[in-house]
Amino acid sequence: MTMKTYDLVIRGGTLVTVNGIRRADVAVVDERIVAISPELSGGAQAVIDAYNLHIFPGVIDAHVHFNEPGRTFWEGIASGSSALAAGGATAFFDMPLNAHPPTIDAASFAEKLAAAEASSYVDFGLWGGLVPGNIEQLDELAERGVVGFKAFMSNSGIEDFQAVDDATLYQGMQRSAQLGRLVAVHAENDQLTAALAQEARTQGRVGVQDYLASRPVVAELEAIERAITFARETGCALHIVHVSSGRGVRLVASARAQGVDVSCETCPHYLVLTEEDMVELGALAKCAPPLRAVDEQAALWQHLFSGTLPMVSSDHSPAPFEMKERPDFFEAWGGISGCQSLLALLLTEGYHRRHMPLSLIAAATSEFVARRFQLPPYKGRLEVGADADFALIDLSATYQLQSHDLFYRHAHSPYVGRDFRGRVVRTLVRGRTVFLDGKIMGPPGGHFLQPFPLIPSLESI
Ligand SMILES: NC(=O)NC(NC(N)=O)C(=O)[O-]
Ligand SMILES: [Zn+2]
Ligand SMILES: [Zn+2]
Repeated sequence: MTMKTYDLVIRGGTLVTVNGIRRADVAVVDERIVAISPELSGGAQAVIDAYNLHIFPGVIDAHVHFNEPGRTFWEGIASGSSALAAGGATAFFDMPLNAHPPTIDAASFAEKLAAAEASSYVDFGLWGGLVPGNIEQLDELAERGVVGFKAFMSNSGIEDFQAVDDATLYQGMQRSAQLGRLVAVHAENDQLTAALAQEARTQGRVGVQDYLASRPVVAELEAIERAITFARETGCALHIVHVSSGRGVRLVASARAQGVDVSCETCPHYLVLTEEDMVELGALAKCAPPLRAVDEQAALWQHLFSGTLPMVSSDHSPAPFEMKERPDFFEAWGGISGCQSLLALLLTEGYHRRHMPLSLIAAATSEFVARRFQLPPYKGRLEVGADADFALIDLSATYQLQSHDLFYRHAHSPYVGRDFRGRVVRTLVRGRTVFLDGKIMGPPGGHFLQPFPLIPSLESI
């Protein structure tokens, strides 16, 4: 009788799944999980001792800006995906901006895909853009496997990625519904925020508080409602990115309860920082929508606990630090560097501080993401048949984040100097270790992920 030989066995870890946690060995053959059992017998070419570790499904970060091609000096896929691997992520979806060219047609998609295939350490999906003038190009993007189409309802801060007007959003959603792809929106009312910003700046009021006052919660609420109205009418699946307020989440939840196909995400910065942190940290913590007051933050945690807020993504939007040093706060780059800390923040502030169940953290960072964006059924799960994508976590390890821990091209983040509890020890993508004990393990070998089932190619119809 021949003993079974596995490529890899991870022994004794505590598995964190959406259905609860349990201790088990995990066996891997050909990049997939082939057995999960308390005591696996059989040989293995490699064994990882995980007796004191928790095994999470690898984080799938649905919202990052790696800015390649074209603005690689802001981040780049090699450094961005390294930071993700160090943070326990095994896949990401890159936004269509701030790469140059932005990902808005077949040619720019091909450039982005080639760049990611050449240098990503983890698996990846790609968002296409919906901008004024590119509705004719949505078909070719869908055919090439974009996750969906991202639109800005307010100024993106990037010249070559214009905000949608209502007609573009409406018609783009009509087309997306036909293509079976969802539309994701940055939801802030542009007229309102632009006018308030303009008024403040002409009066010379250009500080942090003035920026905060120019982007009130109502700007987010109105845009979310408008996007939902269009989604209801067109039958398009809708995703609201980076919701900053509890009231915003409530709008999404009640539309969903009425049958609208709409979901939302929030980001770690809305959960762990408030507008006071923006005043204190300055442009390091500048983002749009901006950080909010503590009551909105408390509401976000409640929604996360109850499941009405099902997803957390980083909205990692990095830039050279010089772009944040502006006397006029409106001119400083808006975007927070944070993808490396996504899981660690949820462990520290969610699990340890607020007793958030680990299963819920796995759902919000992996399982729900895979399901909502129709990844193949072997992604986002810790079960037999799934890809061997794992984050191995020492839940009790404590540390203070230092800038030299960061793999970002520009090693700044509002979380530097913060105390963490729960450390990523090792990250595996399809059974291959990509991060171990503070180091990235090459070479880059990320695979392109497309929504499933695939849209039939136009030629094949
Ligand atoms: N151009 C950007 O990267 N913008 C991003 N910036 C933020 N959120 O501050 C975003 O997602 O809107
Ligand atoms: Zn945005
Ligand atoms: Zn973003």
